[in-house]
Amino acid sequence: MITMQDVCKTYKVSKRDAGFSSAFKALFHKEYELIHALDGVSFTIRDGEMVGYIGPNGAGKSSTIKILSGILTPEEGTCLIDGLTPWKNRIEHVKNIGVVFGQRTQLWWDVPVLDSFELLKEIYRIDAHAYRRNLEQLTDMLGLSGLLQTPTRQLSLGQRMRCEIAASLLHDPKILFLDEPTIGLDAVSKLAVRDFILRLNAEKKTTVILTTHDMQDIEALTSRIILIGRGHILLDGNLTDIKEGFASTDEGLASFYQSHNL
Ligand SMILES: Nc1ncnc2c1ncn2[C@@H]1O[C@H](COP(=O)(O)OP(=O)(O)OP(=O)(O)O)[C@@H](O)[C@H]1O
Repeated sequence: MITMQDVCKTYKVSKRDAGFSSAFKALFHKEYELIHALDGVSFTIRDGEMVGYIGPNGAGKSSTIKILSGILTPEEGTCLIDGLTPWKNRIEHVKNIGVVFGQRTQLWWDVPVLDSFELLKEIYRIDAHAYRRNLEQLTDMLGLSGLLQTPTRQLSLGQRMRCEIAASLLHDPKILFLDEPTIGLDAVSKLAVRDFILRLNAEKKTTVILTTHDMQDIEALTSRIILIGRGHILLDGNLTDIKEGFASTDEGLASFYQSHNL
């Protein structure tokens, strides 16, 4: 079970105008601006649920995922995932979660994918039997057999994404956070990733929290959406709440964003 209660996250960023004189002034007098990325965020996600966490650019989705995965510490609020606070119980917590950031890689760039997997085996202290079983299953489900000996930098985006997903699941986590996992993928690769996520959730009952701007991802994968805008949860419900009365989910979503000045 995942519960977030009144979580606030503020970034402090230095502020200066463009130009040489502003850069010079900033050496002596720094001005800061506060960005309230999350402003009282609360939700609950049950074991085995699949949830789409959506919102416009800059809404606070990645900040939420980073807090849930223990990378960021909020200033206020509580978050419990299976009884653990992610940023306080990091070592125990990371055993329970897998994280995929579509725009970043957790694989070592210059070495074959399998070498990265072996390193992750050591980092997560996965026992040899479980590692072999998981590697076989993931290789089969994600079609990785021809890719394991290839250095990451030689993979196409779609091939790399399948390897990233496998890397995040080698230690058999109960929860998977996916931050834009289909970004930049072609239609075939998108379908492969979606099919895999559906199978994982159905067969292993893995809890999945998915952020994406691709409404087809959401339509294919989940009916529950949590919608965030300017750091506030604006809707926790069903995709049909957004789509109703519109020709497409994208149109419904655009209208929702406009009506909330997002
Ligand atoms: N490290 C940081 N330092 C300063 N500001 C940040 C930082 N990370 C995020 N922000 C700001 O916090 C707000 C929320 O950003 P966040 O990345 O969580 O949004 P998002 O919903 O994931 O956006 P996107 O869909 O564009 O990826 C934005 O205004 C962003 O500029």
